[in-house]
Amino acid sequence: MVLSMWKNLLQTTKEKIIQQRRMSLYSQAHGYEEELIKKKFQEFAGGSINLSKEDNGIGILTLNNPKLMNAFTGTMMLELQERVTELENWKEGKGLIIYGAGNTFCSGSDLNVVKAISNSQDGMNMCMFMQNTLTRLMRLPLISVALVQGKAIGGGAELTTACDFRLMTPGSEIRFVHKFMGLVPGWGGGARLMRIVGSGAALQLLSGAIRVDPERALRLGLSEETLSSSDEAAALEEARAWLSQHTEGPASVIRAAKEVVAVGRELPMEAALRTEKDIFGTLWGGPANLQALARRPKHK
Ligand SMILES: CC[C@@H](C(=O)O)C(=O)SCCNC(=O)CCNC(=O)[C@H](O)C(C)(C)COP(=O)(O)OP(=O)(O)OC[C@H]1O[C@@H](n2cnc3c(N)ncnc32)[C@H](O)[C@@H]1OP(=O)(O)O
Repeated sequence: MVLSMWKNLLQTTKEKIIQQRRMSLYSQAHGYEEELIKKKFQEFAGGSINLSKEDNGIGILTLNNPKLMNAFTGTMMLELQERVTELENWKEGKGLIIYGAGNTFCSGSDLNVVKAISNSQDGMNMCMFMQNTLTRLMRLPLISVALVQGKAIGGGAELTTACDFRLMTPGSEIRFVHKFMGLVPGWGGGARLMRIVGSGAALQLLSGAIRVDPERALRLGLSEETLSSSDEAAALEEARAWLSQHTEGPASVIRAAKEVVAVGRELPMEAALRTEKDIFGTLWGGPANLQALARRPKHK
């Protein structure tokens, strides 16, 4: 009886946490017309977003439109949303690597789409669509890495900031070119960049559209590490090895670690502490915890 009540409570807590994670930023109440912009995106087809889920709990998300330096067409924006939903439902997942096909990361929105939706209504809907998707990506209970090879430009630079970490290959660059387009970031990249590098550095990168090479990115704390290889397959292997240092262990624990940090990043202190308590409650007395107690490990 007590055990079943405890299980129910645990289930309710887990569902509450999952629900909070999936909550979109924008709804109809904000004037957001999702179905309208999705229909529009269908008109601009090309490229794809591919996901493979490996047995080690690492997912590999590939931006695949190398002809246009992996620029996001309309259908790629739709596919990104679908892949994020798939990742939200992947209970065994622990980590995620995002990278671009053809040895370059992503050159932002497809300029043909940008031109076709340059009216205010479509622009705002596109902005809210991408902010919703990238916020859900950032909140996934997976430790995420953007593997930056070649160029991450405009929306591509913004996408890197929706990941927990960035790894760069020699010769690669991250560049917020928005000012040259008469814009500021619209996919949430400005707000996220500010939290990663601080307000002064973020303002310099946006107002100067500065080319951030791996050395500068390391100095700014925008990148964790410069990989040794610029070869596509070898760099992906390096990124896998880097990420697996952080994803080794039971999925429940790794996912909870990410969740604790994700809420700490976004919520005010008291709300973050309460959520941390809820997440802690899902692990305390659970299988990984009991097995560790039985082993009595020493952490020398
Ligand atoms: C809110 C919108 C904003 C956002 O979402 O935040 C944006 O992202 S707006 C888009 C910002 N991006 C750009 O403006 C990129 C423009 N392109 C370039 O600056 C350069 O192409 C490059 C990305 C620096 C690559 O240069 P390089 O290596 O010399 O290759 P090419 O220039 O020859 O590119 C190959 C091919 O790809 C086409 N391309 C590249 N990016 C885009 C793009 N974003 N949209 C459409 N097409 C793109 C490029 O035009 C070339 O095609 P061809 O001209 O037919 O050869």
